[in-house]
Amino acid sequence: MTEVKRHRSDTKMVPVPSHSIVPERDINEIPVLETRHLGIEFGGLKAVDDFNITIGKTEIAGLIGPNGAGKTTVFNLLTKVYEPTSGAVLIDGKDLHGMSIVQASRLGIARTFQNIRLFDKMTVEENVRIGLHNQIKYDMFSGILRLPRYWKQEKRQHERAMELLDIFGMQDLADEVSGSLPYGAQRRLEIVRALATDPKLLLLDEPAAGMNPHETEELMENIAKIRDQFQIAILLIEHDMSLVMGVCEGICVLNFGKIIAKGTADEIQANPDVIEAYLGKKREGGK
Ligand SMILES: Nc1ncnc2c1ncn2[C@@H]1O[C@H](COP(=O)(O)OP(=O)(O)OP(=O)(O)O)[C@@H](O)[C@H]1O
Repeated sequence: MTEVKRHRSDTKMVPVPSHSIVPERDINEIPVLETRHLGIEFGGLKAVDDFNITIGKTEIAGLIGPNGAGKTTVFNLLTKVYEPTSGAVLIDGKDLHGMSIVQASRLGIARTFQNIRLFDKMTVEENVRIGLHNQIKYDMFSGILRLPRYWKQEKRQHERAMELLDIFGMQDLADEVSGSLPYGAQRRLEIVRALATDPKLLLLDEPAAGMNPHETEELMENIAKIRDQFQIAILLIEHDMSLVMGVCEGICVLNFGKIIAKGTADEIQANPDVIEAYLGKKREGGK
């Protein structure tokens, strides 16, 4: 087996009362995410059932599972795209019950999508500035009349967009039309746009999809860098196990909508239920 290059520190993970684990450094902080018995049904199918996780304030966590396990549905529940049929989601200790997608986003949750969703006719910088727009501080009149306050804010927004693009070394691409970028660069831009909303929790849905091994390796470094620089939590869905095992501190495994394992990368890789879910190993006495 090829050795997985690690970008996670050897974090000590400690148990919390909700039967999850969080990094020891986050133990005295309010968890950025806590779900309690979260579930949703679609016409009788329990796509997600009794889903309980806790994610520490600066944790890099992974959500994995075979195709159709319910991973993207979890993201849709966390971001209020779907209303749960049971249970609760708490972001930074606040219950999302009754909130809209926009209100949830204001609490500090941002995401990228499995299928890239950029404004592909707009430039790279414009896409990032859409993420920044909540932070615009001038009033309508300053904007219409182009008062000094407007130009000051414009300059700040440009500088911030450039700083964010610099994370992935994308400053030179600021004026390119985003739809013309190679696939890997579009994925990186989506992450930058999500970061522009100043999240506490960044959800990445298959960030390495379509990337070559070199790009995936770089992405792994950048995920660790983003967490260190912004001191935020990151929860990622990914099928690329080298990425998951290389960067995630805590991992949660879903199968048929239910959590079958939670633990560190080493624990998950050695867990017989996980191996069975992935490899379809028959139980003893089974056919
Ligand atoms: N809006 C919906 N209406 C009906 N069924 C849905 C809906 N959204 C998801 N599902 C079902 O929920 C289950 C979980 O789907 P989901 O997309 O969350 O899986 P996934 O783990 O993200 O899969 P993949 O790894 O292939 O992306 C599937 O059976 C899917 O068909």
